[in-house]
Amino acid sequence: MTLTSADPVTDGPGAVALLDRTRTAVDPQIRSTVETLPGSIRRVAMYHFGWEDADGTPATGPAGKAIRPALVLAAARALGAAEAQAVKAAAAVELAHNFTLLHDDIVDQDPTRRHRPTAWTVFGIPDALMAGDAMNALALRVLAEDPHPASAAATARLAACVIELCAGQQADCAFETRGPREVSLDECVAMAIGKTGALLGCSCALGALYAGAGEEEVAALDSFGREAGLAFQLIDDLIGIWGDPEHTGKPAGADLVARKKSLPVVAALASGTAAGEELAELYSRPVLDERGVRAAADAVERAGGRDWAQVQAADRMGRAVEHLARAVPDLSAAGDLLALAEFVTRRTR
Ligand SMILES: CC(C)=CCC/C(C)=C/COP(=O)(O)OP(=O)(O)O
Repeated sequence: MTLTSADPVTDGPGAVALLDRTRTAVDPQIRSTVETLPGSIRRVAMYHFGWEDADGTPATGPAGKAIRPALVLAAARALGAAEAQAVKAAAAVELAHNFTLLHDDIVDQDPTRRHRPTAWTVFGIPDALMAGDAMNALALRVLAEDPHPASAAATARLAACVIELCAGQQADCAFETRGPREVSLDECVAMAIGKTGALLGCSCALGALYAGAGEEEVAALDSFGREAGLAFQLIDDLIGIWGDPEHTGKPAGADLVARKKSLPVVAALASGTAAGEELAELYSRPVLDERGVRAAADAVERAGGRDWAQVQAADRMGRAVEHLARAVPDLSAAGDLLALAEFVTRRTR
């Protein structure tokens, strides 16, 4: 099954409203948990979430999109649970996600996140690192202390997911040390499933667990989230090359400047085209200036990397919907999940 923009359950505004509603439902839970952190770790976390400025004054900085907690709540609802039951699980996945962002910004030496200086540039690497570690522990504590009967299974699942995510992140970093031709497309897809798909899958699986679903339904929801997560990463990689800095809060062509072996780049390098050769040459240069970045983006496009990523994202979405239909045969009960999955392939930031 493929989704079209005419499909009433997949309209963008519907997903945006869902994400807003999710933040309203889940942010107080995240915030009250973060506020229990001690000293400077708390300050870093409050800053990272946009609730405080660097000097500790209250702020309303731009929040994250809240895709993962929205998936938890939507999966719980699709399988018949009351949303309120799954709020702690939703908070937990968002905490885990933000732990990875804090660390990822350090590893990538990214100067901006959500239109603000990254936490490590403000507070230094050690404090940002420790705040990330504490946030990971908080994520697991929120789940472990939840009196809901799914608590133990959900905690184990999130812990396994974080390990998978770390392995995906490690693979991504390892790719950076390899030559332009030394990363295969299959390896790159496997890395993206670990780095991004695992947590989206886990989010959906946690929603199912909190709804008291059986093993097969939980697995189907996990697969739905993983496929949607890969589509999400494909779009994220396109945004990393062609995203508008005003929307992304990151410099133009950020992933090319960093010589990232993202999915469209690796597809272009593996294309066997003259443009792929040009890209390999550009990626072998020690530094890419502004002209070099534009030439690299152009080469990815001419080598077919951009089209490939767009077609793949649509294909992964189709697979996602097939998995979802195994757990929720009447897809009209899963409108919110479909809207969110569609949203991640349409977003621009
Ligand atoms: C392990 C890591 C860092 C993987 C990167 C995955 C990814 C696409 C993160 C951005 O998520 P997002 O767009 O949902 O972020 P936000 O919460 O700011 O909306």
